Amino acid sequence: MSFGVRYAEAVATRGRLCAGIDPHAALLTEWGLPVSVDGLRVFAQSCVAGIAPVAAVVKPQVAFFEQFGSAGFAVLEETIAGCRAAGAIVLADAKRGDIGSTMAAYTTAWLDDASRLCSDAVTVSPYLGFGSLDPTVAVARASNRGLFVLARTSNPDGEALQNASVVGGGTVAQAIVDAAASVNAESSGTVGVVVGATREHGLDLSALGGPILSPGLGAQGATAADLARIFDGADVSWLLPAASRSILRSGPDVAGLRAAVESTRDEVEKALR
Ligand SMILES: O=c1ccn([C@@H]2O[C@H](COP(=O)(O)O)[C@@H](O)[C@H]2O)c(=O)[nH]1
Repeated sequence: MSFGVRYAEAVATRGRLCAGIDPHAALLTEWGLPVSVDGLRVFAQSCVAGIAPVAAVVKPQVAFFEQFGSAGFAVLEETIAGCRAAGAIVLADAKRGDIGSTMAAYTTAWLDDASRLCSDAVTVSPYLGFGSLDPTVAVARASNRGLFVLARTSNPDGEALQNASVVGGGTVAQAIVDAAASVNAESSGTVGVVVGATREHGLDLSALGGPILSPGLGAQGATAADLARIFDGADVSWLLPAASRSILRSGPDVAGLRAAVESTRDEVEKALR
């Protein structure tokens, strides 16, 4: 079953929401946990118990595990396995990007069954050229996994680069969306794009044929109503709004985390109806 089909089944069953696992030091402290690998492990276990059984997609932010070195990566491996066992699609937010030969190694780390970090999809950066992502596209296609390419990010700093013009016309962000659409024309849903919910994106997403990860909901200020406005006219069946801190602030209680996922998802679904 292709990634697009797996994705469609997951959101049809659980609703459109990507819940992030972002163990910020401030959140560990709010949860009464030490800012250490032990604290990280307890935090992640609560997320696996409270979030992974209800969210269609769970997105561990790799940076918050990586900052603890190999011990942090071990916790990430356990977290990925736990989320997948709970039936969630796991999107590793690693934002990898390099020349093609190095991308092949990153792809092995994040999308190959032999790796303990293997996830259902990974975020990647296209700023070494969309073609540098070819090894990731090839493995994703062959293994029914996915990649999400940064196009128009939620942070204000992205504007100057992503809205710059490319040779031949159009913006950098639109060129990335168009390149993703070309891949999806042959394998529907393999390549998603990242388009923030925090501002107008100015993109034509009509030919994309893949998921649109839209971070910025909650802590970065975007609301469900903003999503409906910003993506008015787009095929919102592919829209995957994402929130991390606004959900995680309902922890450490597992039932509280679950309720936060459900209420955020219901709000999003209502606004996009
Ligand atoms: O454009 C982007 C791309 C990725 N992110 C990531 O999403 C979460 C957002 O967390 P919140 O707590 O909901 O703000 C975080 O992991 C970012 O690295 C993004 O925000 N914007």
